[in-house]
Amino acid sequence: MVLSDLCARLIRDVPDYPEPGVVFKDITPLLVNGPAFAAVIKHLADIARAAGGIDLVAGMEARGFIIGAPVATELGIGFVPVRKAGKLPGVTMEASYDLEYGSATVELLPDTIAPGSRVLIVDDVLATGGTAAATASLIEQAGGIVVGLAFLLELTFLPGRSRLAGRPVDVILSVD
Ligand SMILES: O=P(O)(O)OC[C@H]1O[C@H](OP(=O)(O)OP(=O)(O)O)[C@H](O)[C@@H]1O
Ligand SMILES: Nc1ncnc2[nH]cnc12
Repeated sequence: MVLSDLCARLIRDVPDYPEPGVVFKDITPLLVNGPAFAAVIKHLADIARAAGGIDLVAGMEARGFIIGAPVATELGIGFVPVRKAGKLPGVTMEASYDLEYGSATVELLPDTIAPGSRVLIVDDVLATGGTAAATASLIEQAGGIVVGLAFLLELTFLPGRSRLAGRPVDVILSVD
């Protein structure tokens, strides 16, 4: 089966979660399906290989950790955790943003990214783009080069892609 079709079957719509009016895309059924999860990781790693010369994968807490860390392992490179506020020790860089439900702040330890490092950002969902744009901005402020962003799922009725300022974006599945 085509990977996008498999993902579509294994991502569950949860209406009115976490707040009324939001249709939450729950990736849990996909995560518990070993072959499907492995195929997603392999596909995202292949995107990185095609981009070439990636030094680091960055992923955003929490679902970006689930998807991004195995992609880094598959590529044999390091993983940079971008965490929600207050979780990283020491001096951090931070960026705040709004998303479909509420607002958040993400943080990065700047010394995790050597100047000039080529970084692929990986997350499960691209929705408003707030999380991804904040993450890209932090990585670039830290001296990294955002080579691209790769997502399992894009919600195309939201303006996420347009907030990423022309950086290359790959997705496995788009839904409208
Ligand atoms: O494009 P956006 O509108 O920014 O939305 C996408 C983000 O929302 C979700 O994370 P969430 O903040 O819900 O945290 P979680 O991963 O801990 O569930 C998702 O994992 C993305 O990181
Ligand atoms: N509708 C949605 N479903 C799952 N994750 C999300 N992150 C932002 N919007 C989301």
